[in-house]
Amino acid sequence: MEETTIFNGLKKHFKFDEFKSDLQRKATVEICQRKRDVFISMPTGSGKSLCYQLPAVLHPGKITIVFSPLLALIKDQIDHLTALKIRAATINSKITSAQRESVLMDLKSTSPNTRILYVTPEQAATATFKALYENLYKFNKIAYLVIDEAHCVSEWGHDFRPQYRKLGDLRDNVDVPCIALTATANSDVVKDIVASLKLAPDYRTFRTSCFRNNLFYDVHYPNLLPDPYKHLRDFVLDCLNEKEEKSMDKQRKSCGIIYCRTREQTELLMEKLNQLGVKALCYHAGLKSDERRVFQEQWQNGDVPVICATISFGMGVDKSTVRFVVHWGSPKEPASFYQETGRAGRDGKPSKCRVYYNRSDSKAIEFHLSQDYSKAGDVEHKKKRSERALKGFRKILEYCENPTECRHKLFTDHFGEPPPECSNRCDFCANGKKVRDLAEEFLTKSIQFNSKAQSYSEIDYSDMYGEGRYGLQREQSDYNKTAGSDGDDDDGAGFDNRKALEEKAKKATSDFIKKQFSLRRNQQEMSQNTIDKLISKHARVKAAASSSSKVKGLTLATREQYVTKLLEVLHENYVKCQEEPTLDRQDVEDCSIDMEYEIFSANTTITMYRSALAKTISNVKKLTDDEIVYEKLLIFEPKPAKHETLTDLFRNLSKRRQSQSTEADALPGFRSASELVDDAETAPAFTTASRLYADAAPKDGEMSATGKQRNFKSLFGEDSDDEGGSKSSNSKDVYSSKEKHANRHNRDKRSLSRERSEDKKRRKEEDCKEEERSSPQQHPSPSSKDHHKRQKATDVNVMKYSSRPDGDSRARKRLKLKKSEVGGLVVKLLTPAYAEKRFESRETFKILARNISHALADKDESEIKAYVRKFLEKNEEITLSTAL
Ligand SMILES: Nc1ncnc2c1ncn2[C@@H]1O[C@H](COP(=O)(O)OP(=O)(O)OP(=O)(O)O)[C@@H](O)[C@H]1O
Repeated sequence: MEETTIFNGLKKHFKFDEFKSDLQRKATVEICQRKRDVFISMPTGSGKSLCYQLPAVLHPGKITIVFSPLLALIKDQIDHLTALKIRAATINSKITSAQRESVLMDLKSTSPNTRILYVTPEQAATATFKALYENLYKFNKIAYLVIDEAHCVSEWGHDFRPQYRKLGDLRDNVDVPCIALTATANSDVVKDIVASLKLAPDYRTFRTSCFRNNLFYDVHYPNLLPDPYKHLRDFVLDCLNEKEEKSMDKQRKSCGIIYCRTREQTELLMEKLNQLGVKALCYHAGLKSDERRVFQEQWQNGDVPVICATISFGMGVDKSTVRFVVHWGSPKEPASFYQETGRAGRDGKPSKCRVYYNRSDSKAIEFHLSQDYSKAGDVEHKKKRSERALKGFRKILEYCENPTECRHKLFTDHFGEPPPECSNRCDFCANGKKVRDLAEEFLTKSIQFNSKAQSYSEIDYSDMYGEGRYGLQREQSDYNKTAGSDGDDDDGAGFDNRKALEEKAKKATSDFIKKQFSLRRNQQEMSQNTIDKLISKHARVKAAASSSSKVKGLTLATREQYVTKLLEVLHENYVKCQEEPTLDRQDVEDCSIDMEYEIFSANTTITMYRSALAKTISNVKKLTDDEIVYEKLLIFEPKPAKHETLTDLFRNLSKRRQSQSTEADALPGFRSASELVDDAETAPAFTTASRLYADAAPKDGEMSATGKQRNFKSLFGEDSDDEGGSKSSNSKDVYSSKEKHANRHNRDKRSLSRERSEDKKRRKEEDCKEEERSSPQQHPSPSSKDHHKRQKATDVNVMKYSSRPDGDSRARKRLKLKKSEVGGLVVKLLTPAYAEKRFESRETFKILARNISHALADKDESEIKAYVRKFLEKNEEITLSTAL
């Protein structure tokens, strides 16, 4: 056939002045010759359909049979061709029997008018079709056999749509050119398609790079965003450019698709976007078919610009003004990701493809896919398919979690093409460092702050990707059912034996549940190499690099998660049980790191490691229930700052302030350290009894030499630089000395706390014994829960009781204070008087406090209080001689 004939046909039938690309032209010309089989792999939106539609029209009297996966797709194509006055038909039961008869009559006539007949692979297996096919071939009326979306042969043909793979049988002993079209096939899939469709060895391939230079790809992480929904809203509004397009015809206005993993997500996002002022609809298999149709039409017509959908939406959607495609959650694998994002910018204008990536979701999907792999057993093709799916998904994980190269390279690699010339058409090429930093921050946060490793059994897989393959199958089935089509084909072959597939799906689910527990551990450790590599940079654990070499199978991520878990329980323990906390969260974290390391060092197998940690965690929890501070926290020495960064500086300063203010809060008349910094005119900053007794008062400097701070310092009884001259110190020295001071101060408090905690334990034991003595029959088992409850209640009563001055000996005994506690109490009681400037000097205050403490060392709290009160009542002004 002459090229001019073809060119004229393009103008006449399709109203195009030229081919969309040279490749489209070449492929069309080759197909028109009807000499060879043809394989076309061109990007989405590149105009593949025309490559067979134009040749079909240019062979009058012959029919082109097109196998297409979905009835929706078929309907779109027929509508499109009908609008161009090209006769196209289908024979599914969606049409009336009269229409059907008319189609069949035409097809069987000597010179049929129908140019293109669309069928699904399942229809192709029916007796009706087979008879028709034989008849058409017998009378040399078949121009081409076309397999649209040919990747389905490989992706679906192996499993739930086996009829796809049987299409090759139609070619046995039949000399008709076969055209296979796809946008998404890598070399493995191509091989599979070629073999399955039995393409002749001399078949011709027309292939262009899959690189779409009008699409901008990027990834965002909701867990790093203050409000992910608002972020999405802003992105959508930016893409829609509504202001500029206000007066535009609605069909030509910008629009977008948001792909979600589950039906619930589609509805939730629709709701959120509407609340945030963006008109949106949803689309998923759970909607009635009428609703789905109406929603799709509203979106297609431009009435509503955004559609939130499961991945079932879009095959065959040919809307050229899609300005963005968002994946809310991870895409499934490169090919479908490419296909889905390929719906953007089909008019060639710049458009955006964004993933909002969430790690917990993706781990669940990875787990789910790996189940498929495990379940495939020895069935080779299933194994291969599930392996491919898993591999594909891991590429997506890398894409999202570990960006190291151009985003478009995901696709060019997948389809076996050389790297594209991106020219900043993705976030990585635009600013690689920023992207890498963000990904690292995301990963670190996800791992460290997500210790509650989600049990995958809790995840509802039934809705994964709109229910995965089964969901897609059901959507198709549903569509067919409501449309009354293939499934009800008069030959009864139906849509691939729906019932059997439903059974299969049910069985698969139950197998999955049974197996998951035994497999879970392996799965949790999957793809950890990548994760480990990434987080090792940010790892908190000690000896991070030797994690798996020291304990086989132990990953860095697992260790990090244990540290987080330990931190969680220890922090709770400390906050709940420590009355006067001196450690801050960072200290507790450091303590968790030490504890984990101790266990890591002491255990050689992962089982031992896990069980030691589980035991420790459970111990801590138990102590928390008993309101006892975990011992390691009491003896924990806060670590000096590794680097003297400003953050460390503030952290330690605020820690000191916190500990001082904690104490001050407990002491009436005391002001917090931070208040003192702000206004040092008022109170003394004696902080602990032991400091009071420390004759060699610490000679700390302060962070800066402001007047207020100097005053504050002098109140601490420090021989400050100001007093001794005007020695200036650099901030580093000041900081270390201050650190030392803080550490000593904290140590004092810790020893006090330790004593208190031990006291508490002792009291509990005594209490327990005493109660047992008094009514042993009432406490059958000291370890029973009831007993613990009673014990707690008793403690509370004792505390209440002990605050009364006339408490009995038992309560009084418990109120007896340690030496250091006596000192603290005396300081606390004297402080208001000091603040009122009733003491002759600071020295007088110290001497008096020391003397009273010594004198009342064996007295209980109420006696000390009474004594100090009386002393202060008697002595309005306290001089050195009074104190002595
Ligand atoms: N020669 C041409 N000139 C202008 N527009 C064209 C030409 N050929 C096809 N188109 C238009 O390009 C758009 C995409 O075409 P088509 O749907 O065939 O793409 P495709 O490659 O099959 O995409 P997909 O793989 O997503 O189905 C359609 O709107 C079609 O009308």
